[in-house]
Amino acid sequence: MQKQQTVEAGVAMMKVLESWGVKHVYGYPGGSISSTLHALEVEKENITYVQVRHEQVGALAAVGHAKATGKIGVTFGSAGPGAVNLLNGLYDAKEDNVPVLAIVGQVPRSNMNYDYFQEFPETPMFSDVADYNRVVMTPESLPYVVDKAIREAYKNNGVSVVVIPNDIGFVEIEDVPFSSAQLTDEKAAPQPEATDEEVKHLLDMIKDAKRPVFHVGSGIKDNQDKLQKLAEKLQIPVVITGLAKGKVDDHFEGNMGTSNRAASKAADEVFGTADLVIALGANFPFANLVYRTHEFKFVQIDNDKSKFGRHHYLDFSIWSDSGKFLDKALELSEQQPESAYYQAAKEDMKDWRAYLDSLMNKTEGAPEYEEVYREINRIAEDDALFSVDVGDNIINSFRFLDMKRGQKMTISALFATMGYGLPGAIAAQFAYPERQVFNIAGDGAFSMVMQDLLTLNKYNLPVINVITSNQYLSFIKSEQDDLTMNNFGIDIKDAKFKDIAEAMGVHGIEVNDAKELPAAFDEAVATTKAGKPVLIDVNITGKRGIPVEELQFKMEDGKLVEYISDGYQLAHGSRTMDEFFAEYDASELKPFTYYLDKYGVKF
Ligand SMILES: CC(=O)OP(=O)(O)O
Repeated sequence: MQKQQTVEAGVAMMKVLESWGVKHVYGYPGGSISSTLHALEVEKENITYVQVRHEQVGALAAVGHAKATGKIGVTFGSAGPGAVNLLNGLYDAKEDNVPVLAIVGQVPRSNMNYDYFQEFPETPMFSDVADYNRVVMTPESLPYVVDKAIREAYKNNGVSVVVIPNDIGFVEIEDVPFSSAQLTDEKAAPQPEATDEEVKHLLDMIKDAKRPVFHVGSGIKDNQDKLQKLAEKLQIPVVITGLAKGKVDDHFEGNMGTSNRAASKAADEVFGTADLVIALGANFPFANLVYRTHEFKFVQIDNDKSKFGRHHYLDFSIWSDSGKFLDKALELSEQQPESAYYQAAKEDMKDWRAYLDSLMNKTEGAPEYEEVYREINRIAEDDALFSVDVGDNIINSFRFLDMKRGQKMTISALFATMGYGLPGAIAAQFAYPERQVFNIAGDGAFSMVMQDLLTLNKYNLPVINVITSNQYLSFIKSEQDDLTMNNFGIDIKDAKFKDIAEAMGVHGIEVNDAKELPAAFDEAVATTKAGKPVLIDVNITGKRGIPVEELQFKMEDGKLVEYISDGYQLAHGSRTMDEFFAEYDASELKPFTYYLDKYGVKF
């Protein structure tokens, strides 16, 4: 009988990863993951091991890869501390629904259950974050379990964990076709489709409503043109969730932007006055605040039935893929006459955009975040990728990043873990070496992961790091300010990030005056064009952006009144709308009620 070919189990696992199109694996070594490291060395021509400097960065980079590409991200860590460090990134994948595989080391089987060095039972720890969570028991099953883990991660849009006792990866096993990747052709899984009756019922509800609004999430996928057509046809303003930023054109005048705190004024005002909210593929973590401020009818359209009713009681629901719903709605609907509410909403948004533009124009004095965004917009290429860290930069990116269709922004949205920016940028640059990549981060978030500037240096990744430093956790400061408490625990020591960057082999630039900004950003472009990473540390002021979420509505003597929330007045003293706007250099902004009156919208 002919002797079977053999392969090391760890190498067989790598071949499975390769068959699924995995090109990069992010991680950090440890004794208990050596067989996986060995397999990565054997397969180094086909798969790149990216050595990050902290397992949390590796896990977040895997998440960043999945967010930027839609394909599975892969990370690894050793038993014990390495495994624990992965958790942060894995929770981010779970919360934002992206496929990630974590390969976790374990001590050799002969030492398991003897309270061996760094050994602990890892399965319970990952049981909440992972949908698929297995310990490999035999060398022969290693490639199978990894193949299954990838399939599960894609199916669940979530996390799979495979724990591998270290000895297993070194064992020679029969070399047979392990991967099922070839069985997963590019054909999309069948998607649920709205019926004619369902769409007709919704169109009747829209006819009965006076102030309908679409709330659109990342479930819109690449259907923005259809959405815009429908919004215009039915005269309905569109509010988006954070994950839909860039998926609905910033320049579409019916796009009101994001809502709640990280919001545009128009989005919050439209939500505050709507009588019908139609959520389309939207996950909204602030539903408990925003959806409960007044009575409205609520319709949810989602391709996942398990998501129905999670944000608001349902008046109606449609189980459908967003594209299929939009096709049917376009087919079955008629062009509506100009709606006064839609006109008022669009003008309110135009007003808001003009305000944002005016803020970005300052050219001297202490730099503010607005001018930083003006410069980012100026140098950003048409297909730039933005990895934005948690904090005020989320609010500011939603407001000031003027995204073009070919650009993409990724964030840690629901889990909102500080330190996402740099790992997300590392992964984006590896996935798209030809594209311009930004890491936009505050001083707090950046200093949680800044050791990985070394990774940019090691792999010559020409990422543009924009660090906004104000020696405060400003996002938290605003929350403390609104609670009438003293600011405590949120001042952070200033650091010379320019020098830190230089010491780690990354070109550093520091900006202390707005007039230095254009030259600094030009220098950043020149540096990255030469293939080198760069960091611009801008020492911004602690100025707070206008908290539009404080704008509220009530009926008084049969008339709609817009006012500043009681909570804000309690914390900051009572003020009129005019005083509130003046506080934030926004005297030219008009309340939404002005436009509602102008267009004769009745309540
Ligand atoms: C978390 C936080 O408050 O960060 P920033 O200072 O960037 O707003």
